Amino acid sequence: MTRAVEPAVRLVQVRRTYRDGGGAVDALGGVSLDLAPGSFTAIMGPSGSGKSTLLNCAAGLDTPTSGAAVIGGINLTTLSPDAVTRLRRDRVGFVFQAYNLVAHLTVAENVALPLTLAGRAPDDRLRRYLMHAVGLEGMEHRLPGELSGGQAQRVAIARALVTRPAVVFADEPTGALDSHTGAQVLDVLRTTATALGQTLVVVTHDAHVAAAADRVLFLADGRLAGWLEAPTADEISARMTELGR
Ligand SMILES: Nc1ncnc2c1ncn2[C@@H]1O[C@H](COP(=O)(O)OP(=O)(O)OP(=O)(O)O)[C@@H](O)[C@H]1O
Repeated sequence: MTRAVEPAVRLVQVRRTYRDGGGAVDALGGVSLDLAPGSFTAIMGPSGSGKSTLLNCAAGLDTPTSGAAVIGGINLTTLSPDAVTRLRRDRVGFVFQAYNLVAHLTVAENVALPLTLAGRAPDDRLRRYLMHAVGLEGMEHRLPGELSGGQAQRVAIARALVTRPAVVFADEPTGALDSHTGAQVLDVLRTTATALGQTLVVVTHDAHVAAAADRVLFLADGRLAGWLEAPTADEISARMTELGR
């Protein structure tokens, strides 16, 4: 008998409602999905369709109004806020559009920061591997202000992976970069996450970025509006046009 593999990320009927003056806005209107361990999923959809809200609920940065977000078999919605923070620290990595590096810390210190904050010993072998993998060897002592946008995002990627998280969430990781640099940065993220066996979830507006994924999920008006398996950029663009991006 084969045992079903536990999904790395599971959403069950996730709804997220925001108060809006007297009324309410359904940013997510009941989304269910399973993401397999080691998979790379891109999330696309028109502006305001709920992509960031979905990512934040899945990652424990936001709490669903109803439904469940499950990471590695653990239902975040049953945990205390402290326990969610610990689970996030131990199992989840983040990359944002704004790199969020600490300006007065060196590249090496920024990469090690999640371990320092968690009181965990630095893993020098992994740190050296990551600096090599993201192409920042020799820049360990620079400050963020001395880096290009692409280099800064590669520091943020190394920082997201240094705790060996099971799942890496990235919200528009290439949004602030020109398309050539963005493609390079995405390639670094994908290759490194694959080498470390991590599950990768990327929100993007860029069909070329999404075309690197195993599966592209489309959102419209806070609901899942379909998906494509290993699509080309042209197929993705055509679907986005149908959704009236
Ligand atoms: N803190 C908030 N308070 C009220 N409404 C919010 C809040 N955050 C998001 N929303 C609303 O929820 C909906 C979904 O927002 P979300 O940021 O998830 O969309 P998105 O698809 O990521 O958009 P974009 O592509 O423009 O970044 C939008 O209508 C947005 O205005």
